[in-house]
Amino acid sequence: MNKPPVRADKRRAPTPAGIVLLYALFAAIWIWSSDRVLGFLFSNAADFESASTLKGMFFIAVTSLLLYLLIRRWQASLQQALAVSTHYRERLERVLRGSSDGWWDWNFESGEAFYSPRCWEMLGYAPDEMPSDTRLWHRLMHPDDVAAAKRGFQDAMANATQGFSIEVRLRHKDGHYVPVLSRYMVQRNADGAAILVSGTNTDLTERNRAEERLRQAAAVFETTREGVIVTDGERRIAMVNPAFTTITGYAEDEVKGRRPDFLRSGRHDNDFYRQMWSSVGTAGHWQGEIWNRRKNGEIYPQLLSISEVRNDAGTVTNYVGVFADISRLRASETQLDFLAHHDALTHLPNRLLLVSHMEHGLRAAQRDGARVALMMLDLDRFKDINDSLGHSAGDALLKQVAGRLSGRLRGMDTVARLGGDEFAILLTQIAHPEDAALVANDIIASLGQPWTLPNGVEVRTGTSIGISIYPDHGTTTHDLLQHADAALYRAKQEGRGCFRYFTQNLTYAARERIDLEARLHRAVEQDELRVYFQPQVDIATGRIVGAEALVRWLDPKEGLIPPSRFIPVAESTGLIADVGEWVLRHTCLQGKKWIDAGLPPLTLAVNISPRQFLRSDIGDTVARILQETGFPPTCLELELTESALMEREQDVVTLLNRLRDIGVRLAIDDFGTGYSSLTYLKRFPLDVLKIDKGFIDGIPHRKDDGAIAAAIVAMGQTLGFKVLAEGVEHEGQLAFLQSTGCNMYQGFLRSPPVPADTFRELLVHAHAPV
Ligand SMILES: Nc1nc2c(ncn2[C@@H]2O[C@@H]3COP(=O)(O)O[C@H]4[C@@H](O)[C@H](n5cnc6c(=O)[nH]c(N)nc65)O[C@@H]4COP(=O)(O)O[C@H]3[C@H]2O)c(=O)[nH]1
Repeated sequence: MNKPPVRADKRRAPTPAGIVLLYALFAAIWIWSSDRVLGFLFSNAADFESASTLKGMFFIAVTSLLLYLLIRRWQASLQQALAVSTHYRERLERVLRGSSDGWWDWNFESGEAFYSPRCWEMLGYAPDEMPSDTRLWHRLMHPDDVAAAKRGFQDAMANATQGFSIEVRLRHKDGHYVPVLSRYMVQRNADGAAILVSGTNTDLTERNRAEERLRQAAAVFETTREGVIVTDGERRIAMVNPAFTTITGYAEDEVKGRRPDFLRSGRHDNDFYRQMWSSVGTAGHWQGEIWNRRKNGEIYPQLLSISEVRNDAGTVTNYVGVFADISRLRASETQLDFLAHHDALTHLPNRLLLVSHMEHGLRAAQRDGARVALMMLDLDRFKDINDSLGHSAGDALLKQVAGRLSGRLRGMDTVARLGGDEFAILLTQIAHPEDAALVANDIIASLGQPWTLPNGVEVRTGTSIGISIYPDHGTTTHDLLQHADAALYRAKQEGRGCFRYFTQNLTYAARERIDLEARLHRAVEQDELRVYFQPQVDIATGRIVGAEALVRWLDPKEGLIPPSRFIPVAESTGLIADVGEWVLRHTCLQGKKWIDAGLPPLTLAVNISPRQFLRSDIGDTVARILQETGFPPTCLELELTESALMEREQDVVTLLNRLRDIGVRLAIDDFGTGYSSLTYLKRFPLDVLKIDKGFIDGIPHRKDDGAIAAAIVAMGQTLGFKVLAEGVEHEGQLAFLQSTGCNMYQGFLRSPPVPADTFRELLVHAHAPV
């Protein structure tokens, strides 16, 4: 910074009047006193004259020297004052230039006006382009600002104010208006009259722009739907916007000064946050989805971006977090996803989702060796209902149909609406192709029931169903859909209200099965079942020592139906429990009758199906029936299959022990066809081994069968079991069995299964050994 020039001589400079007075005084004294001295010294006139001339010359020399000194001193002080003034003027100019303000003054006495170059520069003019004219401003000023500017100026002039400032718009050279802050002061003379006005002009363009930007930023901050958190460099919340409060439920006062950690949901681990802040630290920002918690405890997803703010020195001064609550977005995405995969009316899966479920189901079935059924159905007379009652009635009906269909199925199955009145049902993991027919029949019955529409009108419709089975009718979704559709077409052609498989054979088989099931229910209720008895003969004595009870079904229309036809149906439908109990009760009743009639004591063997054995409480059932009928437990033998015993080994041991405790005998049926392991023979408390008919058939021609039968006999006896051979038809077989030491046999050689009365006769005739 330049220092102002220091004044060397601080004494006051003499005034011109002082100098003149000093000079006059000196000259008067000199003339008066020198003339007297010369008169005293020289009496001679010539000498006096010469001395006077010299004295005059001396006076001129002294006064000239004096004048010189005075002028030099005056000149020095003038230069000093000029230097000081120049210094201050330059300093002022520098300040004004630095402040980018222009300055000006108007001198009322001289009528001159001065404008600094900056005054013109801010309006786009070169300094010499404009005249120095005090009236120029009115021409450049925006017309709307002129009145206020005049008023302000007049006030200032009238001494209402010393200084004055006003914002006006001045026209730029290119035509636009520049906002300018004009500040000025009025200088007055001793009489108070204004002699000079000087002031500065500040270009407000940048300031206005910055203010505008701030205003806009503040408006965005206040009104944006995104939540904004501003923290200091220590991540303590400095301010939040209203949207933050709306989204989180926290008011600004509640969060100020806190770290935003309290908003965490607990869904992310510490690693997540570490990575997030490390990204902010390295890249300056982070953006991603994050789960946070509202004040009410609700966890919600937000899209968050965090940026750091650094000062000029590079220090982080703030972090700004901007987030959007995307829970609605997520919900709409879910909704969109739902709509893309579901039918809007019934909310059932659409074709797309059905196909996806099918693909999944087929893969699982392939892995597990199971079957999958695809059923397609449409409503009979739906078009009539729609046309006559209107679309809203049709829609209401479709919704109800969807409800009934869904209600009938297991959670793992899929009901889909393919469009119009067309629905599809996917049954996964079915055991038999015919199982689909049972469901189809139920659906036909269910959809055949009357429907009550919202307007109270009752309508009836029915359905036809086409069925295709994986892998029987196709292994791809495309084939199965096409084949189910073809089957549906045939079902409709063949009379509606029915189902059809893609192949005719399956349709027949399924229909028969369903028919059989319905009739079997009735058969149990209406006593159409019969128990036949097949004698079991002691090989050593030839005496009948027991009988196997075998169920028969005496159908009023079809006559006698063998168990091989209806036992599998009873097993797959669960009806076997009723059938089994019925056979057990009638066998015990019959046995008790024979005992009461004085016939020799017999062991009556009853078949227990694996399902009956494992599902119902067989121990209680047996005990109850023995109690009810009075048949001695020791005379009852239960025939179990190998497969039933192998299913749940530990439960089976408990169950067999319970039966043993009751006192009944236990036989293993069809021995040799299954696992036939020594281990389980030792573990299970059994009494009798029944050699499967398959081994007896080959005797005596097939050596292997004979050897197996002989081995079973030997093994059974070693373990302390009685051994009985099934299906003995020839003497040769009997002789062979006799040679092995087999204990008993049953078979057509002695008698087929016969009704109770016939068996009684057999017993009576066989009183004596044959
Ligand atoms: N070819 C030939 N066959 C002979 C001979 N001796 C006996 N059979 C037949 O062999 C089957 C023996 O019954 P199973 O092995 O227990 O096999 C039975 C049994 O598994 C099942 N069953 C029969 N009645 C019942 C019952 O009340 N409950 C259960 N759960 N299953 C039963 O049905 C199967 C078939 O029974 P059925 O048709 O009565 O057939 C009976 C019987 O008629 C013979 O010398 N030659």
